[in-house]
Formats: sequence, C-alpha cells, structure tokens
Amino acid sequence: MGIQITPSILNADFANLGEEVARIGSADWVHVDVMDNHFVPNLTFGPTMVEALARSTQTPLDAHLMIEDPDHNALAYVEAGCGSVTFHVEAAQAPVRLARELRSHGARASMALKPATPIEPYEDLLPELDMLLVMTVEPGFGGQKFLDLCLPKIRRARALMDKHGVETWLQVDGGVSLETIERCAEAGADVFVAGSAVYSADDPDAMVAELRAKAEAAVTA
Ligand SMILES: O=C(CO)[C@H](O)[C@H](O)COP(=O)(O)O
Ligand SMILES: [Fe+2]
Repeated sequence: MGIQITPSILNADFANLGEEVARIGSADWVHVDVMDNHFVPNLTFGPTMVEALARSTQTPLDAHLMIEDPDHNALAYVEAGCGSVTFHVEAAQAPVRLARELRSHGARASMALKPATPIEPYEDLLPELDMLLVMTVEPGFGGQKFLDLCLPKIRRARALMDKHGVETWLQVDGGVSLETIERCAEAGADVFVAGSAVYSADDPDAMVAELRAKAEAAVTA
C-alpha cells in the first residue's frame, strides 16, 4: 500500500469541519479522534457528528476511539460511515471478538497501544487486525511532543508483522511532524497521523505532500 498520510482534525476549527476537511484533499484518510472524557481526560464528538462528517467528504474516515467500552460502542462508528475503526486494547474486553465484528460489518479493524503498553502480549492478534496503531504521545490531546521512547516498539511491531507474514498496516499517532516523521518511517511505520503539524500550516494540503515526501524518502534511502 505504501506510505499513507492521515491528518487528524483534532486541531482543526470544529465550527467549520466540512471546510477544514476540504483543505486536505490529498489526504489518504481523515483521522477522527473520538474522546469520551473517561478513557482520556478530554471530550470531542460522537457518532452523530462523525456521520455528518462522512457525508461531507469523499475521503474515507479513520476513527480513533479513545473511549471506554469499545466492545459496545465501536460498531456505531462503522454505521456512521468510517472505513477504519481503531479501539484501544487497554479498554477492550474482547479484542478478538471486536476486531472480527468490525470486519464482518465491512470496516478495517485496528487496535491501538498507549505508549506504556507493549506489543508482545498481542503478537498473536496481528492476523486479526488490518492496522496496529502505536501511540507516540499519551492519548487525549493534540499538539504534544513526540515520544522517542516509542520508536523501539514500532521496530518490534514491524518485525513481528514480518514474522507472521501479515499485511497489517502500522500507524503512528502523536507529535508526527516534518521533524519526526522520518524516524517513524525508518522504524517501520507506514500510516502517519498528523494533527497540529497539518492544521497549523498555512497550506495544510501542501504539508500533507511534504510529510508524504519525507516519509517516502526515508524508506527509499
Ligand atoms: O490521538 C490523538 C491524541 O490523543 C491525535 O490523533 C494526535 O495527538 C494528533 O495530534 P498531533 O499531531 O498534534 O499530536
Ligand atoms: Fe488519534
């Protein structure tokens, strides 16, 4: 599939989300950060708003659910029109059942790890997943500093994917910018979420292109 850039609308203007998404026409996905004020200390939006967003753009939506009880709430985001749904393993009661349910309803199933959550206990789940998200900040807020301590986990996750021979995408989220994206790509990530880097740029779509070029150069170097 190659390199994919997935801007997060967390730092976009929430009063004009349709227009904000239209500013990133070359993005592969739009990353929507769903926060419930319980799993993380921040509150964003739910399925009704995500559904409205899905109707406003042709770009597929990549939902990142930072919520408690994804087992009972994740499917609503498939029904809202998301092509990919990520749940946190720290919150899921039955991650295999949940991943299978998401896939059976036509979405890509993805599982996220917070910075302190290791990949090794979940190695055998990789064939059940279309994507693994390795968080590179503590979830909850945009604009945080990239945590270099997560890079070895990205490398280990890529090695485990190679070992299992799976096509699982490896996404990184948090503090991804022109300064940090090469490190992530070299470590083995192929899907890059960038929020503040994209929406603080004068031309968000040009920033998507710049991020893509840096990541592609890092893997072909
Ligand atoms: O999941 C997230 C925070 O929990 C966001 O996707 C992420 O932080 C994007 O914003 P930035 O690129 O500014 O870090
Ligand atoms: Fe996110």
